[in-house]
Amino acid sequence: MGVLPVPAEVRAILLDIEGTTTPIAFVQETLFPYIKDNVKEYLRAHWEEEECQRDVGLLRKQSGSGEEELERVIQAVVDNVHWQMSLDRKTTALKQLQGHMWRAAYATGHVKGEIFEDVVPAIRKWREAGMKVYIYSSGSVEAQKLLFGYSTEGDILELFDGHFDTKIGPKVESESYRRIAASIGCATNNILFLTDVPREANAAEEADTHVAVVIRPGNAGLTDDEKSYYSLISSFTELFLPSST
Ligand SMILES: CSCCC(=O)C(=O)COP(=O)(O)O
Ligand SMILES: [Mg+2]
Repeated sequence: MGVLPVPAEVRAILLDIEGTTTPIAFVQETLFPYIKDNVKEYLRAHWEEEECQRDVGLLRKQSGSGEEELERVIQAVVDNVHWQMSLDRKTTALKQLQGHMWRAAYATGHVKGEIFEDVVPAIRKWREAGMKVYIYSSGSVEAQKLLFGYSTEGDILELFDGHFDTKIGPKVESESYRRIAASIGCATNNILFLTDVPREANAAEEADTHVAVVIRPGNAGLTDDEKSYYSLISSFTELFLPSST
């Protein structure tokens, strides 16, 4: 690790969140416990609302449950949410509900999105150099906007040109990266994807997207093969843009 030159054809940097811009510990020890501790109360309080019914409808369609009376339905949804979270499932249904639940936690100042300290200065530099910057996370677009809108660095949403979540496809499928490129209006090799997860890096690379694997405190370790195969960075400041001084 040290300096990683960004290929000249790269026009856009696509960022993962958990383990890349943000400590895994913040997601696992603050955001996820908030859902587990509050999901039952949240469903009771918001049950009649259209948004909540849409979220529940998505989760129930996925789990295949039928018609039951209210308390049992709520309990079934709560159990399903806990079960999915115990496996760190990245389903769109779970991520939509989580995003809606975190709204209150952020808006009341109960939670602030944590971001590694090198992230904001590096993105500002990339943007000055003409680079577009996008987010691609399993967390819903709404959850992404909350995290960066109510972050420890203030509202930094202006730093991003767009957001993608699992609605465009799973992060471990190469087709998702082709769809993102099409949506941005560039070729897949005009994008550099930064992630902590080798399976995601592999899928992006299969689509001819440039990748670097990010090593952050608390991230899962890499195998020796992964360490020697992928370009690695431990801070965004290690990226060297051709036009940087
Ligand atoms: C967007 S904040 C919530 C993070 C989350 O739910 C998640 O699954 C993180 O996944 P990522 O793709 O950013 O590693
Ligand atoms: Mg990640």
